[in-house]
Amino acid sequence: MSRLDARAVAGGTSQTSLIERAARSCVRVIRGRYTRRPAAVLCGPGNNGADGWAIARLLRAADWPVTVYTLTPQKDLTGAAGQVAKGSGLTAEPLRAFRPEAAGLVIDALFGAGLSRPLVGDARGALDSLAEAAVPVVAIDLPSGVDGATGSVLGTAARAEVTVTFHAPKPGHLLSPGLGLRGELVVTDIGLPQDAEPDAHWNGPCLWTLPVPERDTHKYARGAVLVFGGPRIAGGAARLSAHGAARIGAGAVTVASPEEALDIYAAHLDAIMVKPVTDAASAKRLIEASKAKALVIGPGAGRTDATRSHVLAALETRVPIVVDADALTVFEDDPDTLMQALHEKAVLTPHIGEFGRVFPDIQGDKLSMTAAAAARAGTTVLLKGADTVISTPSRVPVINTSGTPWLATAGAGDVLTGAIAGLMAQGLGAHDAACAGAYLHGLAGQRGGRGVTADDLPGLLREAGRAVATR
Ligand SMILES: NC(=O)C1=CN([C@@H]2O[C@H](COP(=O)(O)OP(=O)(O)OC[C@H]3O[C@@H](n4cnc5c(N)ncnc54)[C@H](OP(=O)(O)O)[C@@H]3O)[C@@H](O)[C@H]2O)[C@H](O)CC1
Ligand SMILES: [K+]
Repeated sequence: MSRLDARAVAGGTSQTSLIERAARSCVRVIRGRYTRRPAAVLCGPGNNGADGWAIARLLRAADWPVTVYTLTPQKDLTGAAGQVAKGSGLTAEPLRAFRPEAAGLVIDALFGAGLSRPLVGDARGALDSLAEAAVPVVAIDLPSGVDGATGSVLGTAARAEVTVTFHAPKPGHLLSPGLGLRGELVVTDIGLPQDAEPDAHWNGPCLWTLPVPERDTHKYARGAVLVFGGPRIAGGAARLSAHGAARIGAGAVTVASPEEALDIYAAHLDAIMVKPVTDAASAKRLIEASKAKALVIGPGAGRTDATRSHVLAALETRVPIVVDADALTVFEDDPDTLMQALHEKAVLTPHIGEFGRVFPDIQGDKLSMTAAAAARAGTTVLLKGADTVISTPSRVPVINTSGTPWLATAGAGDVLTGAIAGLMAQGLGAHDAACAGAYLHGLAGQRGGRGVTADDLPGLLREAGRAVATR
């Protein structure tokens, strides 16, 4: 029994009434989406299976043709599953007799939160055949086989059209591959206690507030960002970051350019200022002169000694900073130096390859990996992907799924880096800026859709911000 169920039961709600409420919610969703048709309900030995039995009873009462397939022989069922099966008045077939093509709808209630090991035998056979079939699947709590804590698949799992879960999403609904297997996610309230801290938050505007400028503001008070640019040949990445920062609302954005690339940056930028930088001392002077409230370093920076010394100089100033791409990779041979230099106003934005370079020994599922990295770095770590995870020491981790596969395009990450810095410059803390930046960036990608490029994203980011902000 899950922690939440146990507390609800201890608080006086019986397990069977929780199951009844869960089943009623599921049936409401099923009947709202599917016309009456032959339904196969696959039931496991635990409370997920008990939900399945209760759903089967309710569908039968609504005149649906229903067949229950049970993994454990019906006479051997114990606990809530045994009790609900008995009260249902239904007789089940063995799971091995299940043929997906005979059903118009399959209700997957084999395993939910209690899955503890890879699927084998009849359960595996049933789900493998279901995964191959064209019949729609409604998963109860989770597609069976998906680990609710990590989103990984233990053995096998069949893709659902809809997953109905209770109380709140689980990490397994938000992290790949679970994210791709659960279909539409419907979260229903079955009266479980509201006060328990979740394992992760699902990113969205209720977690943060976008900054709004004061009436009598000026461009520096709106937030100044300094973006460290790379050599002539690789300037696009820093420019994309700069536009990302500006379009999310920073009032003044400057690119710090090597002397040899000044003309190229100047020729490509209008609203963004360009200033020269030579060594670490000049980097510090420029941070002060540009009145920067947030810094960006890494996109297109080059894997050079100059990048490394600019990162360390920038971190010494303790101005909020986003450290990305080459600025992470230059510490591949010596990640400890980066870890010691970092402070709590930094956000690291690695993709999985960069993550492996600075945290080579941290492995496991994405949620634990990101948490371990944040603990070591002592600051916010945002691990990119279809399921971006944001972790900050002592904060509930956040999973962002607002993106789209169309965002897997060159330069998109550079815009995200700039967006996070732009939000920090406007006063958001590292964690909130990373969350809001990731959410708006994903929304911008969705609005762009097919064929969106990184050049489109800053403009779309502005639209996404306008859609979310109250002012
Ligand atoms: N608050 C809520 O969210 C509510 C959830 N409900 C539903 O309850 C399930 C969780 O129920 P639980 O009994 O804890 O777990 P499961 O039903 O998922 O599975 C546990 C049983 O399955 C066995 N098991 C686990 N893995 C395997 C495997 N690979 N192969 C075979 N058998 C497996 C496990 O056996 P053990 O030997 O590990 O003990 C258990 O017998 C939740 O998902 C919701 O659907 C409530 O209905 C309402 C409140
Ligand atoms: K299930």
